[in-house]
Amino acid sequence: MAAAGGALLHVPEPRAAAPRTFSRPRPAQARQRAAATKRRNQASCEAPPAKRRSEASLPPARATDAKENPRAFKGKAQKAFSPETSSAGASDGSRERKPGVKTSSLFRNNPEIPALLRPAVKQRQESVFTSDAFQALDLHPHLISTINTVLKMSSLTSIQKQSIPVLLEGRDALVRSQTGSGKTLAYCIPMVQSLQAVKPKIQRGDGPYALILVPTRELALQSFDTVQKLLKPFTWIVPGVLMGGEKRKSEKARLRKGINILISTPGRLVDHIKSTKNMRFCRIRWLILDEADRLLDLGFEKDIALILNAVNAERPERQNVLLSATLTEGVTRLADISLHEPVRISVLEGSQDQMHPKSRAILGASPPAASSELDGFAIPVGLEQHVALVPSKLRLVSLAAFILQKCKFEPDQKMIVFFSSCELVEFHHSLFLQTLLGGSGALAPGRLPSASPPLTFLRLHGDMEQEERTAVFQEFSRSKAGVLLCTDVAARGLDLPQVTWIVQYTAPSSPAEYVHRIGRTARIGFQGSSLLILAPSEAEYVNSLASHKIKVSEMKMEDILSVLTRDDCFKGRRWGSQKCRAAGPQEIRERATVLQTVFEDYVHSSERTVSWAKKALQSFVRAYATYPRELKHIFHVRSLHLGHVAKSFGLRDAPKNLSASALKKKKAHLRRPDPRRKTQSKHRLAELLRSEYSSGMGASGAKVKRPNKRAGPRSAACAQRPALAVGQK
Ligand SMILES: Nc1ncnc2c1ncn2[C@@H]1O[C@H](COP(=O)(O)OP(=O)(O)OP(=O)(O)O)[C@@H](O)[C@H]1O
Repeated sequence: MAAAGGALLHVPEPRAAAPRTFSRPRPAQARQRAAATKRRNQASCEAPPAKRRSEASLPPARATDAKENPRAFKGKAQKAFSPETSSAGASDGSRERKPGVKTSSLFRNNPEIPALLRPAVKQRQESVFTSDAFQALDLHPHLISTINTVLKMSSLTSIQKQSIPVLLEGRDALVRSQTGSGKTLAYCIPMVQSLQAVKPKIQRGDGPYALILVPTRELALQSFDTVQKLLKPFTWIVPGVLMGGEKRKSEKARLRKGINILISTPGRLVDHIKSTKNMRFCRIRWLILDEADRLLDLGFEKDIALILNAVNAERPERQNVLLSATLTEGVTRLADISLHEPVRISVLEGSQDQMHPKSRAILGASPPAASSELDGFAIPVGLEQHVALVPSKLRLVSLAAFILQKCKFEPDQKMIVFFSSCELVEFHHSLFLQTLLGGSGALAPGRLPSASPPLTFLRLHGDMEQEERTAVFQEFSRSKAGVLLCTDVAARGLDLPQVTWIVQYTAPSSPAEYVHRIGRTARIGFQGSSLLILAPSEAEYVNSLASHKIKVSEMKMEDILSVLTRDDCFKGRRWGSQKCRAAGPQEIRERATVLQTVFEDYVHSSERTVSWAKKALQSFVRAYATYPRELKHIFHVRSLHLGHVAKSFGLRDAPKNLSASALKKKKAHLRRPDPRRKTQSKHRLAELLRSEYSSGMGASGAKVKRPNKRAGPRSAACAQRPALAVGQK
């Protein structure tokens, strides 16, 4: 640690002296800037420091160091950890403890962290609760007492107050309200109220009276649970779930016996429409599309079209409800096709939608959503959103430090961390179990503060067996604290109680996805917080969020890392004998290096673990290559410095030829859904419906080709999130 003694961390200059505001560059400007930055960087990289030179031998598609520099803020950025002032490699605990191991410094050659000047944003607000009691509604007294005693709810939420009377009148509705505002009961209560009143009484053998389509299995189970509770006094009505993962044979047997309220994922229902004789829709009175935008994102359009056709063929007269927390173009287009003279219900404050629903009834084909609705999202008032700019090399230690800070050093914290693929979830889950919980490659077995509660890690993604998925979902729902690492399989609709923190370790591919992910906290009027971790080159994403009325405040990486000074298990040798000293930036840096070294030592402990980390890195690069076109100027795979990114997988060097092979795969079948393709699919969906009717096709849908599993839009969406590819079918 020779040079460390004199190496002082460069303390950032006051922000006031800094840079210009974010202005979202138009693609052409961005390209010009990128080119200029590239030229400058090429010039400045001609004589890289010794370590950089070895990294520069990596494949050319991988960017130079400087490409990670923020293109929009060049020249104005502040330095967080300055390469010049940190003769740093020498200060790394890693080198000190493992003299033979060649490992680059965490704090050298990082891109500058731009100052984040956030544009003024006035977020949209919706009030969650009303003072109205359920008794005020015209409901069966047993239903009211079930809501009060079984569900333990007394007041209506705003969206329930608006929706339930409209749905009780028998109208179709397009319901939009923020995450965690009680949309499930907004349709379940009127549905149960109407079905319990059917005369003669519904019989099990009658088959489905209501069909609820949801995008994921977990959501299917959750909705089933709610329906089942509401049906307690009405035992003659039988609910059931079809969701894949279960043997078709046993599902067929249950269908044969009879299910009156059928909750299903679209893919599985289509399978049964095609292969199960007892699949009848002649009594359907309710068709509900929940989490409509997610249904579309996952490429379920054709499945939904087929289902609509099948139901229309047997029972065209029915009530249709479409629900979503975000009103995207896709949702309004699906509403056009599936709803009949719908009432649009929304509780945005200060918007026209606050009017009484009846006065807002839209007759005839509903027009596209007002642009204001498409531009902004309502975020729960109790949700505090943060963003941290973290250079690629420091991502892993920053994530680990943040998890420790919240879930180890603070009581009763429940956190969900989102990743872009199953491989990433698996990798981080195993790595954290092995290193942070005292596994074989552990940081310091048993040395994490013993007084604090045990840290628990769970994982959820679609490559898991359904049984395990369900068990994890239930365990995390019940637990008071812990960390759930997951893909977007958990982003929508899931109601996991008392989640206090949402961390987005990989940025979402759309603002709607962002809103749904953070919506797993601060539900139903509670408080919650979120953290989005971005690389310095991705800082402009904050502007992109602001343009959708999403406001984030900055959390400093140094503050995240400073938690490592709270426990001596991260102590480097240098500070060994010094007790109770104030934590300075140098100490923070050394402790972060100790933690990084633990990760690297574990990853490099065997060939198997190295290849496992490489696979995870490859999966990260692939997912990165699938950001939609409109975000490519922020998230472009060429902006990644693979040597630095590799470090965040505990790898000491970037694997050779990684970018080339990853991109090749991406070309084959890894594209994120492109909104422009969605616009085309609007016509596709409408055409599909029209053509099937005009061809006189019946409900069988025999002429409808199943989407090509390899190349169809659904597979594209699934490839982006392999979790769901396997999960849904
Ligand atoms: N009237 C109410 N009083 C108290 N709690 C309620 C009420 N209505 C719903 N809840 C609870 O609020 C939570 C969120 O409800 P729900 O999952 O239906 O929200 P949502 O609007 O569908 O959210 P998302 O858009 O994320 O799917 C659930 O735990 C539910 O039990």
